[in-house]
Amino acid sequence: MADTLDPNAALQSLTGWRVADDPRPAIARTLRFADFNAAFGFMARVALVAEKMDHHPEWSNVYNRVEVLLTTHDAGGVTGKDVELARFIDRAAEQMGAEA
Ligand SMILES: C[C@H](O)[C@H](O)[C@H]1CNC2=NC(N)=NC(=O)C2=N1
Repeated sequence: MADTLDPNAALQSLTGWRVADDPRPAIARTLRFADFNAAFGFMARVALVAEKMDHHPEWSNVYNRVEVLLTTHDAGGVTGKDVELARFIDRAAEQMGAEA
């Protein structure tokens, strides 16, 4: 099983992420897009990569806003897989024109 990271330590290598307001160790990011189409396009891109990684975000969408929470269920905390997925999410968000 993967080693867990202190969520605050994981944040050191990421921008725009915060420690999630959640009882579990987790990191979170709020993303805003131009409209629903851009938000859903972003989610579709991330979904394909998440499925390939076998590592899935917990997320919700309201119109142009996407709330993302990352944690590794199997490890009970934040792991390198969350950081890896967060990095992909950041790239995809930028490409889909998310606000910073
Ligand atoms: C059986 C399957 O590989 C596991 O349940 C995977 C699926 N996706 C997952 N996603 C996340 N975020 N954490 C996990 O531990 C996890 N485990």
